[in-house]
Amino acid sequence: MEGGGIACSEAARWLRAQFREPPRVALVCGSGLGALAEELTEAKAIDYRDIPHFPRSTVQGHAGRLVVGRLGSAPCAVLQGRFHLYEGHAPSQVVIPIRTMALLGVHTLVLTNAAGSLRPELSPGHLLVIRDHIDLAGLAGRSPLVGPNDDRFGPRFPPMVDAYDPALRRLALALAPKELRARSGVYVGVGGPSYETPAECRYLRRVGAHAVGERGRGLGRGSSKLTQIQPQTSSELPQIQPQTSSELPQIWP
Ligand SMILES: O=P(O)(O)O[C@@H]1C[C@H](O)[C@@H](CO)O1
Ligand SMILES: Nc1nc2[nH]cnc2c(=O)[nH]1
Repeated sequence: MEGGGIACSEAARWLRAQFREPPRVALVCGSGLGALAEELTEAKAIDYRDIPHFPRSTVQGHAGRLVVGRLGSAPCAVLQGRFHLYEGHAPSQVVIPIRTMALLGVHTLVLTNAAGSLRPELSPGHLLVIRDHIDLAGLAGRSPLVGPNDDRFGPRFPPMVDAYDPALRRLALALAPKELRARSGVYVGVGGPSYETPAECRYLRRVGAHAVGERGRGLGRGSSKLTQIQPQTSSELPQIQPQTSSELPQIWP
């Protein structure tokens, strides 16, 4: 499977013929969050396997389906399932759905996922509105941006200040139901699929992360990412020793 611009152009051309109205907003559903598609009206669903060049979803809780309809008055696409490097996809394949959405005319992207907490204040069921990230795989050169640059998707050297749109972040924090205790923080993307050892959790906390998960990716401005803390994984995290947590910096601005 080809992962570059030609694949995305062909996928976008095929999809344009399927829908009366192209989406302007896209929501990517992480593990267990696919039910968001039920909010759409006038919905039409297409399996990823029917879309040219789309990778296949292999993870439980990721239906592998694109649903396009209206959310309120906005033409919206819900992607039920995202792709992870640990499934064996190349970085260039993982971004095919996002780049395809951009070519269809999507200007606002909301990414959601499930992650593990690295902080005692962040408990299962809480919501982290991501304000910045540490992309460990990308820092090591496993980035979808490696290789010839396709200027349709951004410049060769994309600035990463405000990678997540500040206005969308403020909106998410203001609108989140109180019981989710929504806060903004830093997400660290790792390769997976093994969860982190206690030493790795201590390391990731010390470099400034609040939550950890297998990375996903947006496209510059106009994107926002919401992480829901998953119960079983964070309960597997090591107990944070009192002396360690007192060394932690104050995290919530
Ligand atoms: O797609 P997301 O990031 O929501 O899924 C998370 C990460 C792994 O794929 C899975 C493991 O718990 O949950
Ligand atoms: N790497 C990682 N991914 C997750 N996805 C959900 N919880 C976790 C976690 O604790 N670690």
